[in-house]
Amino acid sequence: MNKPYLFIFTGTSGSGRKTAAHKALENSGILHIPSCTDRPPRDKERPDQDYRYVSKEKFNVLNQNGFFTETVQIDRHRYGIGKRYLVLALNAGNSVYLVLNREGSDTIRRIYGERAIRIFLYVDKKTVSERLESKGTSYEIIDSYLSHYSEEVTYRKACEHVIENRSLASTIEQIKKIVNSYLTPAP
Ligand SMILES: Nc1nc2c(ncn2[C@@H]2O[C@H](COP(=O)(O)OP(=O)(O)O)[C@@H](O)[C@H]2O)c(=O)[nH]1
Ligand SMILES: Nc1ncnc2c1ncn2[C@@H]1O[C@H](COP(=O)(O)OP(=O)(O)O)[C@@H](O)[C@H]1O
Repeated sequence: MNKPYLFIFTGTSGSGRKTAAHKALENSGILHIPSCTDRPPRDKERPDQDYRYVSKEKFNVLNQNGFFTETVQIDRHRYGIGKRYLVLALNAGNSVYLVLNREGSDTIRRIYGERAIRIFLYVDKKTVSERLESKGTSYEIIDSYLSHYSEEVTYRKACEHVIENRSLASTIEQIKKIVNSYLTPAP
């Protein structure tokens, strides 16, 4: 039997990690482990789909109680992966996927070694702005994404796989191929 894997979607913010990962892996049996965050939900975000939203007070209490495998602060907000969700899924033999920035990806790779597969998605800055503007995303959020672009984009060199997300259909196909290459036993 294959050991469970942790597929980590990382890369530049706004590159399409959540969209592509969910579409590629829906009905795959690979479980999404959503992060907890103390930031409020944005327009069109569905609770418990991309994030579990908690108050700042609750996040602090959970953190003090050792609830998280790892946490990160980005701008004014905190994010973390609940240890319990991850361990339960892995112990049941399920592979999982996570969407993390570079610090979180490094931490998970350090803990899980070669079971943690980092898939790095990117598009150029202009494309990020154009896509988000066309969806009506606020300038504040677009600016925040672009301000982290340079520090995130260099992380691609550390990752096991790199995809430029031009066409969503092609990105989804590439993700499926990568994931299957780990899950399908060699003949
Ligand atoms: N280390 C770490 N990073 C996270 C976690 N959850 C989300 N992130 C990353 O933190 C950043 C959050 O940015 P934000 O603008 O709030 O959300 P986005 O719309 O999902 O990109 C993104 O790069 C996420 O991939 C987590 O639990 N741990
Ligand atoms: N290949 C693509 N072509 C056009 N738009 C895309 C593509 N991939 C993702 N998007 C759009 O880009 C925006 C950002 O995607 P999202 O998945 O939220 O990025 P991330 O999780 O990396 O921050 C979304 O509005 C999404 O629909």
